[in-house]
Amino acid sequence: MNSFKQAIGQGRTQIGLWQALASPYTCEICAGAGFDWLLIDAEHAPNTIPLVLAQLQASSSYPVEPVVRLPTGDSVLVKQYLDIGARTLLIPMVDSAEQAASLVRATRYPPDGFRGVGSAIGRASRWNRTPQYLARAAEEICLLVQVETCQGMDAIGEIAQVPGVDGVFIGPSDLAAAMGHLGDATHPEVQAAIEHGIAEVRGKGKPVGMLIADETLARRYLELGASFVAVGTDVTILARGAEALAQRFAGASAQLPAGAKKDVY
Ligand SMILES: O=C(O)C(=O)C[C@H](O)[C@@H](O)CO
Repeated sequence: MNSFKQAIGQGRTQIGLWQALASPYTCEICAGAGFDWLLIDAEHAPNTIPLVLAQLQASSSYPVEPVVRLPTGDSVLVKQYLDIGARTLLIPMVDSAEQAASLVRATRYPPDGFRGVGSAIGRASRWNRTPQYLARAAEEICLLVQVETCQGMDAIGEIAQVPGVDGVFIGPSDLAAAMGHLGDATHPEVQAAIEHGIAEVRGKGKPVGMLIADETLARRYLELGASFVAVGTDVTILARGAEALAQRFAGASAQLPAGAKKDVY
């Protein structure tokens, strides 16, 4: 059973951590940290399908759901990532209900979709050791679509209503850029759009998710009804933690460049 899919479907909060170090070693460290889900990022992190496979394997014995973000909403990539055993997918840059519906079909075997059948050689079925894998695959798969453009936000209600879309993730960084506030996801116009998007998706009865490192904003979104919220990234924890330690022991040379902004994403 996909307990993450069940939890967000029941409105239960799931707290996550972004994985962008592209390392099975650090993924396993984070898998035991106590998060409900880990986002393995194949869009912005230097991840390949074999590396994502290694991270799925490294985290598989821990009580955490690996959510794999694909580089793009390509049906061939959907097939490949599902076949290596990713069962919760996040697809970026979804702008319309039609696009979302096509992605649903890409995750389904015929007659409900067009996912190619390779279960005999795929980890997803544990090489056909999983009883009834083909018949039950769809109920285990959790499809999350990412809305992060002005066009997508205009259609977010229709996107949320698409049968088979299990959740909508709002991307603050790309939405800010699309709205003309590149690098400033905390801009009031961006915040208003995010809060409107949360209300729209919740109004359709679907779960909504986010990545935000600012604790105040993260708690605000949870209060507004967001249920799957990532509250940090492995890269930022490492980068800022290493810088802070260096500054505690080094001289002025360890000073951050002027204007270094607080990470918000
Ligand atoms: O638009 C966003 O925000 C996201 O999709 C999250 C970012 O891509 C993530 O890489 C942090 O910057």
